[in-house]
Amino acid sequence: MIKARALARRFDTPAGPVEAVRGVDLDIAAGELVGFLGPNGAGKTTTLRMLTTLLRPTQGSAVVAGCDLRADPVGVRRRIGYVAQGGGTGPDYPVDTELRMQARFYGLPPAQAASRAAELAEWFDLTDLMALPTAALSGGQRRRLDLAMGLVHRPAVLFLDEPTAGLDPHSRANLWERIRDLRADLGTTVFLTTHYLDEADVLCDRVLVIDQGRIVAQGSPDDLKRQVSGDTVVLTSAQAAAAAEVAGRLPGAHQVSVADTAVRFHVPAGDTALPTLLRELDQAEVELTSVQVHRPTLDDVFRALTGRSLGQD
Ligand SMILES: Nc1ncnc2c1ncn2[C@@H]1O[C@H](COP(=O)(O)OP(=O)(O)OP(=O)(O)O)[C@@H](O)[C@H]1O
Repeated sequence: MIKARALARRFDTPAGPVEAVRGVDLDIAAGELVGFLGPNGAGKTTTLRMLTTLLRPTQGSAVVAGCDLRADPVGVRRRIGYVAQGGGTGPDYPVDTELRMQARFYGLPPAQAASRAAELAEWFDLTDLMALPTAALSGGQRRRLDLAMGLVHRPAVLFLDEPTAGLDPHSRANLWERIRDLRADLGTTVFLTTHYLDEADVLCDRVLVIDQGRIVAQGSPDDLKRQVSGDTVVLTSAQAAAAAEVAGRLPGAHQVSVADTAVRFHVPAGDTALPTLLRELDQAEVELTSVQVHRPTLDDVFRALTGRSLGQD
C-alpha cells in the first residue's frame, strides 16, 4: 500500500542545508497499522508530508495506494486521508457543517454528504456535538473530529501526524481504540507518527524507528524489544558509587551508569541476578533505598541503537 525507495528531503536554509530525511525505504502492506517513532526533529513529519504530496522529495520515489507520488500526486490525494498536527478547521463552524463541507469538498452531492457526516459522527461518538462550534470541543473531541474529517472520502490509507499529542491519558486511550476499530472494521491502512513510546508499543503492529533522517530499526514492538538482550536494573542508594562497583561484578552486567543516587545497569536476566546482587551488596555493607527490574522498552531499543534516549514530553 505504501512503497518508498531512498526517499530524501533537503531544506536549504540561510544557515546551510538541512538533510531532514536521508533515504528512507518503506514497504507497508494493506491493512497494516504502522507507527513512525522518533525524537523531535528526526524527520517524521517531513516524511509524512512527502508521502501525502504536500512536499516534493529531493530524491527517491514512492507509490502510495497504487499511485506514483511524482507522476500522479492527484491520484494519491484522492486515495489517502491526512490528519495533520493540530487539525485545520475554522473555529466558528458547527461540527455538522465541518463534516458536510469536507464531504462536499471530496465531491459528494449534498444528500450523500449529510448522510456521510451523520455516519462518521456516530462512528466517532460526535452525534450529540453536531450543533457545537468546533472551538467548543475538548481536545479529545477535536481529535475525533479531525479523524472523521480525514475519512469522509473512504481513503485506503490514513496518515496521522502525532494523533494524540497533548491529550490526557483517557482521551488517548479512547482515540487508540477508534484507530484500532478503523483498521479492524474498514481495513484502512494506518501510518502514524509519534514520539510516544507507549503509543507505538500498544497501538502499532509494526514500528519504524527514525533518527536523524534515517530508519534505524523496524519490526513489531515485541521483536524490537527482543533485540535488546536482558533486563535493566535500577537501584537507588546513598552509596551509589559503591553499589555500582558491586553491580558491575555481577555475571553479565554491563552498561553500568550512576546518576545522583541511582545506579542503572543491564543483566541477562534480572530476576535471577537479584538475589546475588542483594547478597553481595549486604556483604559490602551497601544499603539500598529501592531496587527495580525493568523488561526492555522501546526506549531501551532506541538507546541501544543510538546511545541516546527518545525523551518523553
Ligand atoms: N521547512 C523547513 N525548513 C528548514 N528545515 C526544516 C523544515 N522542516 C523541517 N526542517 C528540519 O528538518 C528536520 C526534521 O524535521 P521534522 O519536522 O520532519 O521532524 P519530526 O520528526 O517530525 O519532529 P517533531 O516530532 O518535532 O514533529 C528538523 O531538523 C527540522 O528542523
